[in-house]
Amino acid sequence: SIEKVGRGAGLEAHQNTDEELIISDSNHWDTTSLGGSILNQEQSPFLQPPDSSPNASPGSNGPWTHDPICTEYRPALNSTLCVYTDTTFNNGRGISIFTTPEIASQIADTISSLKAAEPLSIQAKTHPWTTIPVPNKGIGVIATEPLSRGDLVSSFHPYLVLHTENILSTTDEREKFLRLAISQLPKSSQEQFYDLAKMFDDERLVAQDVVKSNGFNLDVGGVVHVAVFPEASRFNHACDPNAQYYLTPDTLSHTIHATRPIQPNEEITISYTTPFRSYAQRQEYLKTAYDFTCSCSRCQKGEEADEPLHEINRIQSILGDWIPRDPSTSTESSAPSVRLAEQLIRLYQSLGLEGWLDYAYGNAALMYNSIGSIRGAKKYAHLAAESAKLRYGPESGDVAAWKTFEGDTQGHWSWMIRKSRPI
Ligand SMILES: C[S@@+](CC[C@H](N)C(=O)[O-])C[C@H]1O[C@@H](n2cnc3c(N)ncnc32)[C@H](O)[C@@H]1O
Repeated sequence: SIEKVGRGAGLEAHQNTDEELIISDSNHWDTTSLGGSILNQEQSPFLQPPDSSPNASPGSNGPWTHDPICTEYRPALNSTLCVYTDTTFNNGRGISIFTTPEIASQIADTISSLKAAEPLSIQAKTHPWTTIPVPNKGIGVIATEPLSRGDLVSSFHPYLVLHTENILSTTDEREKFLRLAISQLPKSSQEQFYDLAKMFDDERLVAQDVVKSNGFNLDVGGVVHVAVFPEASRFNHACDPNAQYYLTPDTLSHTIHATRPIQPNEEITISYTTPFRSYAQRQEYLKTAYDFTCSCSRCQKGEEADEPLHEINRIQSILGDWIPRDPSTSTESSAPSVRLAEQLIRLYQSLGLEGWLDYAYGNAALMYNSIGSIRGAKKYAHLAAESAKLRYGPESGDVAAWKTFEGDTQGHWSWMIRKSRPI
């Protein structure tokens, strides 16, 4: 599954000189849990639906249109896990959850408030794209109108949210409960689900296969779940994507925005992995987790395109080094400077990493502030906030932090901190 870990590489991160230079992690649902099991486990018996009688009761309150059906009590989780379905959610598209009764009751509250709220701004029929077969990538998403940086591309609720437990047997129980969760959805959602991309040619595990190939990690109740958003599932990967996504647990939603201009008929892509990893690491990850070889424009250049990554790391470590040192030992290229900060922004742009610019803009904001340039600090803090919106969502802590900074750059610890140093 595809995950965005919004760990907030914002203002506070810059204060920590040990901060890792990789600033975005896109980890995916345990890549070995399914692949390994398919290869190693014995053929499972025919998958019977779970027995609904003994454990059907916890968490029956809520919007659910079916009685919850549960596993036995699992000591490792100190709970059972149950399937909950509301077929009326999201204009009748429905939603099924497989999680603990405790987390289900939180999701039930979210669902109830979402039903009372405005629908998400882009729903199935109004989006600026269409899906078509793309050479060597299966189906992909193609823009149908010109898009600018910041334009909303898609915003959808999932129809499946699953606890990422690793205690149920892959070939038996997990698949049964998953299939049950899907079977309780309206027919059109079921068909849409099974039509999504798969990686393994194994009928016995088809539900898990679809989830693994298409799921996005979603933190609910402090526990990582995997959610399937059928529209978001059709966006293919690029290491220099022209769109960026984030997940919002509070509204159970997945949102994508354009990060640079996109022309009609151009494919809209997102990144399934951290684009700051090397060519070899990205390829290995994508092959293992998604069973494809990436041939995006960055990957076509191979290891040659790793050089700018080293330069990004070098500049970020210089800009992130806040310990004053003797100016006489610094050279122009080893001292923090606004020139370096602006070079960093250009490097991100040259690699097609506009979706991660909040970090480069943030570095520039702090650099300008550190030499007492309020104008530069505000300019880049504003850009950092706008970029953080695309990466973490408008309600994220990073956006708030950059806005606070923009409002009072002199109140920030970085104000004038490098004034006595070469710029
Ligand atoms: C989430 S799905 C994306 C939509 C998918 N292409 C489809 O037909 O539904 C992930 C799968 O799409 C394919 N895919 C995604 N990005 C790709 C790329 N850059 N090159 C080749 N295949 C890609 C891989 O088969 C991958 O396992």
